[in-house]
Amino acid sequence: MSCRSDLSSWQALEQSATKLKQQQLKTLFAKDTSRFAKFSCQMPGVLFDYSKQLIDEESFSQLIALAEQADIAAWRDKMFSGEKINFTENRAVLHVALRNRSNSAIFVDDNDVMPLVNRELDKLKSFTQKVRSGEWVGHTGKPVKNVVAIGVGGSNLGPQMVTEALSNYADNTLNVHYVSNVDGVQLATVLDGLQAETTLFVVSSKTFTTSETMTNARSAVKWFLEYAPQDAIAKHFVAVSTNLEKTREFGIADDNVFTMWDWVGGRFSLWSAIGLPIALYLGFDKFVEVLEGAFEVDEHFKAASFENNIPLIMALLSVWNTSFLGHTAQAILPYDQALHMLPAYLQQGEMESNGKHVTFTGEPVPYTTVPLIWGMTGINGQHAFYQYLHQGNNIVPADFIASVKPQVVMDKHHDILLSNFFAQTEAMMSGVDELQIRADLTAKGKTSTQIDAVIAHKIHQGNRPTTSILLDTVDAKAVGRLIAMYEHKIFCQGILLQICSFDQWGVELGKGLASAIEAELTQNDVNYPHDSSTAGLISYYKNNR
Ligand SMILES: O=P(O)(O)OC[C@H]1O[C@H](O)[C@H](O)[C@@H](O)[C@@H]1O
Repeated sequence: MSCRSDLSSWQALEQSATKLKQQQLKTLFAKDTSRFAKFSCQMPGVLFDYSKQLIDEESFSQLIALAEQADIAAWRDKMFSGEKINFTENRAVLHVALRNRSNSAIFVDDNDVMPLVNRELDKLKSFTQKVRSGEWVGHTGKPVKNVVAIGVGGSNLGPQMVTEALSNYADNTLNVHYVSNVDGVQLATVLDGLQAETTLFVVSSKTFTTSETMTNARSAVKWFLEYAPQDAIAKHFVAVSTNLEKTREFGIADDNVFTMWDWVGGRFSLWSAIGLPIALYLGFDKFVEVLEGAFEVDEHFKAASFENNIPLIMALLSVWNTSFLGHTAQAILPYDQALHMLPAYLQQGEMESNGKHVTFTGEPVPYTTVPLIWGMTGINGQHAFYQYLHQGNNIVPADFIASVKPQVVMDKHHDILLSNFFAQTEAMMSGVDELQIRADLTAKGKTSTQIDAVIAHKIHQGNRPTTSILLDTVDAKAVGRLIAMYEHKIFCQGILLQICSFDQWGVELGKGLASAIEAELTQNDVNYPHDSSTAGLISYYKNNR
């Protein structure tokens, strides 16, 4: 298989990158008043503006050519039709089936998966309604008040990010608490103040073998049994998993297990029963709205021309910035507080998917794959690390995300929020040069000696590429749309970079070592050979704990 960098579009892009690195975005805007119109597109509920990315019409058409030469359309069809594109695990990649609101058939190994999906959605609906209505009662006959959702990685980040994003729409019928870290303080803090008789535990784990989740779940059972008899477990513990054998072993009744399938990747699983905490907290209808928003983007992704295909353009811009312009980080900067967990969620989505170093066929990848994803809510970032974004000598392309209509109207708060949102991308694009600063400081009465002393420190180079994503508002559909946009971006990026986005073999080594060291820390007669540093750390811990 030829390497991407052998493609004519790739080589043309390398030349364009050399040329555009000499260009100033400010000049490109000055020369072309229709730049925004050219490099922005919309879909219902979303304005996607990438005109502050360091591209021009030539490089953009070369990026589109790269998508064509990488056969994105064929790969997209493979994914939507259930082909096993997660080839290192020989699995289909069908998170899209979980929100396939058209209900059209989708086959894996000649079996239509939609009846399975709908059966599980029905189970989720009836369970959610029973719990929220108080029909489902605990072992003392009282309705559930608190849900403790235990899970990590893809079995935690998605549901927690969505419940946080939509908490303003919750009616407080139930409280939901998330436990992902195996540091006991997190579970202890959550359990503190809870009543066993009104608490429901949702243990979410695709494999049901993840040590941290199983440890937390066992400790939750131990806590629960201090207040309730063994046979009460069935009223207070449910699970979400593909692994019925393990859930049985753990002691959860089959009826209390919500299924998912191996064709759902953990980091793409919030649309499955892994989303149960979302449905319990917000109601099943709100969960369905999240699915509907994502479905809209699936339809857009399948139908829109490449030039107007938002997820594809997001992927092309990331490859452009990383593999051609050499920027190795990307910031995710949501301005709506509700989206504060989006950077953490996308760190798993993007970096666990495309943080790879070999091609489809196992050859070393001769170009940088995905950037380091990081971020924080915009306003907080402005007063923390934006200095780095504006004047650091490492350029960090950034996604700015905000909404037009706030979740809560409070005087001028939203206008002030958006004024910062607009100002920051303008500042990053235009910067401020010596002439402007000199004129400004002179106007403020500064002497040229005073100006000379600070001028170099005040110059902003600008030319910092940004994308602005404006959502109508942050509601259930919008959250579904936004996540699906990034999911399809991640998919396209993998194809463009010729890497398998749907496995995560790299996480296994650390897990294996951890379970061996756990034995060393918990059993006296177990010792494994280690380098002097690891051995030193372990013995220091053992001697001081
Ligand atoms: O859902 P689980 O099987 O418990 O896995 C939870 C998480 O752990 C793994 O280590 C992977 O890194 C993630 O992709 C996964 O989401």
